[in-house]
Amino acid sequence: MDAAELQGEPTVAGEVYRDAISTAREYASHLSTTGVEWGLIGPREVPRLWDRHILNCAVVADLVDADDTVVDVGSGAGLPGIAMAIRRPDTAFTLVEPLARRVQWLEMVVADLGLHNVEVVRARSEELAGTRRFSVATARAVAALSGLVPWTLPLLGPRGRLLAIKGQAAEEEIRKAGQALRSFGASEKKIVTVGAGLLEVPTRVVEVIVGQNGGKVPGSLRKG
Ligand SMILES: C[S@@+](CC[C@H](N)C(=O)[O-])C[C@H]1O[C@@H](n2cnc3c(N)ncnc32)[C@H](O)[C@@H]1O
Repeated sequence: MDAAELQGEPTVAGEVYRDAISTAREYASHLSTTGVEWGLIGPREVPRLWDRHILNCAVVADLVDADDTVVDVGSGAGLPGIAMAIRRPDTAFTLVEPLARRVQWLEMVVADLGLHNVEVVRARSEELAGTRRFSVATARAVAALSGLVPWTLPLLGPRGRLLAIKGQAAEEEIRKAGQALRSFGASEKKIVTVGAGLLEVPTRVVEVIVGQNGGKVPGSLRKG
């Protein structure tokens, strides 16, 4: 067993991150030290940081193109935003998080890792509607799909995509979000699996694509 494995880093981490593995290790180190001290990650998560958190988020970067602009809503400890941004240094990521302490931690980590492709914005995602537009929105463990759709689809430009990391409940969440998907301009929805052949448990993502005019804000909710 080498030094990396002793730190709980699976061999496959090198395959996922390739040239960026040393930055990914710095991120893992932050999560297991300052992340726990600042209360962003529970101490019980530390032994499974790579498998359960970093790698299962990192593989979602396979669904993103270099010229995409990505907003990660409810980024918390940078999941999936930072885990993806390390793999995609040419893609712009915006991490949106309302809690001041989390924002402060994210800013510190982004600076320490030298991630020039990442900005951190303190806001609730719904506050950004009408002010910013992105081509991709990501989210993990923020809300059920029926709640995420109103927060994220108005942030998406033409043919923009929501990538929501979901587990076994994905089908049920899609069913329950039917009305919201129609109201906020979704034109397609599907479940995509990423990381098969690399991860023991591949990541399930609900992908929602909006129409040519971008995500809609239903008339009754429009400001002014
Ligand atoms: C359970 S944490 C998940 C954090 C991270 N995505 C992860 O998977 O570890 C949910 C995060 O969503 C944030 N949040 C809650 N409501 C939000 C909103 N309206 N807009 C943006 N973020 C929100 C919370 O502050 C919190 O950091």
